[in-house]
Amino acid sequence: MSLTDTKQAPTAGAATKPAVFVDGGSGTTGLGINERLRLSNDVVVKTIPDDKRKDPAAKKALMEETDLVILCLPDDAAKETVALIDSMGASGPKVLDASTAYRVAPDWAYGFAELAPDQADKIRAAKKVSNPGCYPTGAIALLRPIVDAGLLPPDYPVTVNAVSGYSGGGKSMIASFEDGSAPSFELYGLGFEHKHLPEMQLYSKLSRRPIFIPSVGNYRQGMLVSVPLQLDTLPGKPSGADLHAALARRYAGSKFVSVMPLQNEATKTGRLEPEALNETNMLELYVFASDKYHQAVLVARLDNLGKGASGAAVQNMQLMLGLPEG
Ligand SMILES: NC(=O)C1=CN([C@@H]2O[C@H](COP(=O)(O)OP(=O)(O)OC[C@H]3O[C@@H](n4cnc5c(N)ncnc54)[C@H](OP(=O)(O)O)[C@@H]3O)[C@@H](O)[C@H]2O)C=CC1
Ligand SMILES: CC(=O)N[C@@H](CCC(=O)OP(=O)(O)O)C(=O)O
Repeated sequence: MSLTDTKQAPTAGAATKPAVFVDGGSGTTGLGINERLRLSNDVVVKTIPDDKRKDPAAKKALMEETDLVILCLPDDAAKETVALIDSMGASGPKVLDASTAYRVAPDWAYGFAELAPDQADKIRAAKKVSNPGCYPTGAIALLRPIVDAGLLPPDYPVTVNAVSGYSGGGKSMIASFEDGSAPSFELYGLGFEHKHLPEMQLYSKLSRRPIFIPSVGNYRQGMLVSVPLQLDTLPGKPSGADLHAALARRYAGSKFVSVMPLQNEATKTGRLEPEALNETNMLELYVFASDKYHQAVLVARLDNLGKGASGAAVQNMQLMLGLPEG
């Protein structure tokens, strides 16, 4: 069987489409990417026979004819594929890594296109891009604009609380929730060492390590990330409206990030659920604020498998290959 089987029916002009290989394509993130690629039909997807999917020689042969490789692997396996790509020199494909392995590596571009005005161009120009973690996508989206605006000092003692659906833990966590052996809700990360902390701190431009308390609930996908702030401890004592204005300025015109109006159904009821953006690449940012108590909670809502993983990966792929975004 050929190593270069394509998944899509050949169409006129298919020869000019860029070739993409999803390494780890049968895992949770990989399946989400493959499904999105199937629907968009902008690229030719190269596939590897199942019995060869962990065979480095077979991967290397496939990558010789690939423009971009998307890694949806555990960190150690991702590093092995990156070593293969490095061994190919300048003729090797571009690489987009969904694992945690290179998120703070200085020679990789960070794949959160909305991070700063020039970030999408950095992703377009890069040969190596790391796809952000789901929780950092929410936390950085909330924190970076208010640090850049001078409203939040970099050494402020930030706390980030979050809840994820169980698909965030990949195949093994999905199995434990679906066979009933997992608890219905759990805090974790209580050892202060969650793997997302370095990228959260670096790209939010915080000089003090935040406290990050994630949790996982008995539902498949969808995520809320929240940052509580005592506004009268911040320089200049900003209001909720000031924080909202800084977020709105940063994301004005953004296709995938929406800053929700200060008054909306959620701020009226004081409630927000995590699943509303499932199967999309959208990220919603909310400012809940009390002028009476000088308190605010910033909240990001996203699909951990959408803008938190597979959706963001397809967005980055489109930037890296010069394809239309959408
Ligand atoms: N799930 C999520 O919400 C998110 C996940 N990520 C990251 O994406 C990566 C993938 O995670 P996820 O999809 O959840 O994990 P899964 O466990 O669902 O899938 C991982 C896949 O990788 C395969 N695999 C393992 N080793 C190799 C190898 N050497 N060569 C080829 N395939 C291999 C596994 O196959 P097998 O089971 O047969 O070993 C499995 O199909 C991880 O680094 C994860 O941290 C990032 C953002 C969000
Ligand atoms: C619910 C759950 O377990 N979530 C995962 C994070 C998912 C993710 O984003 O993983 P990456 O770091 O590879 O991007 C966790 O906390 O480890």
